[in-house]
This record gives sequence, C-alpha cells and structure tokens, in this order.
Amino acid sequence: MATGANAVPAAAQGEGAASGRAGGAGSDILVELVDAGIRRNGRWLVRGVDLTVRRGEIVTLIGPNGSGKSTTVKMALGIWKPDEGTVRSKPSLRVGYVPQKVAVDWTLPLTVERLMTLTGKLPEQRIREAMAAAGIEHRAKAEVQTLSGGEFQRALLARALARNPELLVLDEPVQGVDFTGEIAIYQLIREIRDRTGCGVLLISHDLHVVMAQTDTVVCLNGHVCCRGAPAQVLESPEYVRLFGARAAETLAIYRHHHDHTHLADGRVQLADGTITDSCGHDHHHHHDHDHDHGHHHDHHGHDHMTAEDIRRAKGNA
Ligand SMILES: Nc1ncnc2c1ncn2[C@@H]1O[C@H](COP(=O)(O)OP(=O)(O)OP(=O)(O)O)[C@@H](O)[C@H]1O
Repeated sequence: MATGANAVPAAAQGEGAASGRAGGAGSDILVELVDAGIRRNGRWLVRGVDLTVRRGEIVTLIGPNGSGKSTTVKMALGIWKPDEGTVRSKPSLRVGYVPQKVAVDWTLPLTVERLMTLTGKLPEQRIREAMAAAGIEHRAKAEVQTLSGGEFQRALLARALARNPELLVLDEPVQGVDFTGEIAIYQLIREIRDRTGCGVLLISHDLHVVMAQTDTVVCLNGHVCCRGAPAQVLESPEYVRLFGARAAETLAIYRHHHDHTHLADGRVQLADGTITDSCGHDHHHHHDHDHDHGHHHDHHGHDHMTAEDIRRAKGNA
C-alpha cells in the first residue's frame, strides 16, 4: 500500500531534549535546525546543520548523493531526532510531505482519488481543491499505475496539499519527470507558496532548475558547505568545488540573463549602458505575473531561465 505523502508529526510533537518550539507568538519561523547532526553506526551522516524555514519561504537543499539531504529533511520533520544540536518547530505545525520513495503495491488497483484518502479521511471538497491545485483533477478516476511520472508526482503533491500544510516538504519532487515537466512542477510549487503563504523545504540534486523558484539555497556535503540566495551560492568557491563544471555552466546561464535590465517602456538597457529594443533572447517574461502576487518573498530576478536554457545547459554538462 502507499505510504508517504502523509501529514507527518512535526518536530514539536516529538519527545526528548532535541525537540522544542520555534519562535515566539507571531514568529514566522516554521522549523529551525541549530547545529543539528545525525550519527549512525559511529559515523556522522550530517552535522552542524543550521537551517530555518519561514512562512512563505522556499528553501532548497542541494548537494551530491549521500550528502545528507534526506537525513536533514528527516530531522526537520521530527522523523529522526538529532544526535547533536536542536530542531524546533512551530507548535502544531501542519506538514505536507512528499517523500523520495513511495511504496505502492502496484498489484492492487488504486485510483488517484483513493490515493488521497488512504491514510485518513478528508472532506471531499478539500480533496477536489488539492487535486485541482496540483493540476491532476482530470486524472482523479485514473488508476495510479497508468499515470506518467509527472502526473504521479502531482498526485503525491495533491495528497500533501489536501492536508492544508503550513510547511510543504518535498524530497526530490521531480523523479521520473522530463525537463519541461520538472520546470512546471517547480513553478507549481512556487505558485502554491504564493497563493497559500506556506513555507517550502525542498530537496533537489540540481540547482539549474530550482534556482528561479527558490529564495534560499543550502548546499550540503555532510555539513553545510555554503548557503544563500541562489546567485550567491552559485558564486561561492565551495559550491564550485563541489559541482565543478556544472556550477560554471549554471553561473554562465545566470550571468547571461543578468547582463541587461528591462526598462519600464519595454526597451532593454545592456550592461554597457546602451539601450535596445530587446534583450535578444527568446524568453517569456513573467515579471507582471510575479508582481500580481504581491508576496513579500517574491524574487523575480531569475525568471529568465527557460526550458531551452536548462536543456542546453544539461546537454553540456
Ligand atoms: N538509516 C541509516 N543508517 C545508516 N546510514 C544511513 C542511513 N540513512 C542514510 N544513511 C547514509 O547517510 C548518508 C546521507 O544519506 P542521505 O540519504 O541523507 O543523502 P542524500 O543527500 O539525501 O542523498 P541522495 O541524493 O542520494 O538521495 C549516506 O551515506 C547514506 O548511506
């Protein structure tokens, strides 16, 4: 049967000294890790992790395989208690979790609709809304086995959304999804954040695709290797050391799109001060769309990256 995509108890509901409450009344902090680490079989899987997710903030964990991303998420969720440091979360935090691995017994028939309620009853209206928000409503009656990779991820996302989460946690939400689908899912996550104001903690193995959709990047490699806004992380020597040529390519894409400024009248001012009619790239600009949300966490500086850019960069990697 399907497990996962459940609302899981947040760290605040855990036991022991490692758990606690985050922030005071009115605090925007949903979950906070301070110098947190996990030790198994005499080895630190990850340690010294400082991480905060606030209401309305998208925080992305990146890092190579085995760098401790899932382990960090498990601490943030209160699934694993830290062996050092502290993890605190907002009292009675509602969490929607889309795990990396979902164990589904594929021999049993299971519709998308039914997947929504496997681990608990929810009002039908809420389920409909969640499926609509995740763009999977049209497949409500479909057998889960027949879904494409992207549709399956959307179904899991809908399932997490149906819990009306304050914090949405996604462990590599784009597995089995092609590049275009990948971008669409990250955009959807951002739209959900804009609309609901929830905080988002997501894991990605690839900064290329998420950089336009995230506020803060935390780069792990057994410890926090570097952190900051996507552009800062891209420029940090630790990130470049860890990701090598790939980092340079992402940075090239980033710079490529930041060598000009869009003026109010639609013309473009280049870095050398000259003004032209267009930036010369075949881009879709979403500035107005972003402004419509009026959200204080909106970062629209990176929106120029298109599916084509990413495909090109990945092809070169
Ligand atoms: N239950 C466990 N007991 C012992 N070691 C574990 C356990 N779970 C994970 N590990 C090890 O901890 C390290 C970090 O694993 P983790 O799953 O957090 O990495 P990750 O960054 O999410 O990797 P990936 O990108 O491959 O998913 C790995 O070396 C892994 O083998």
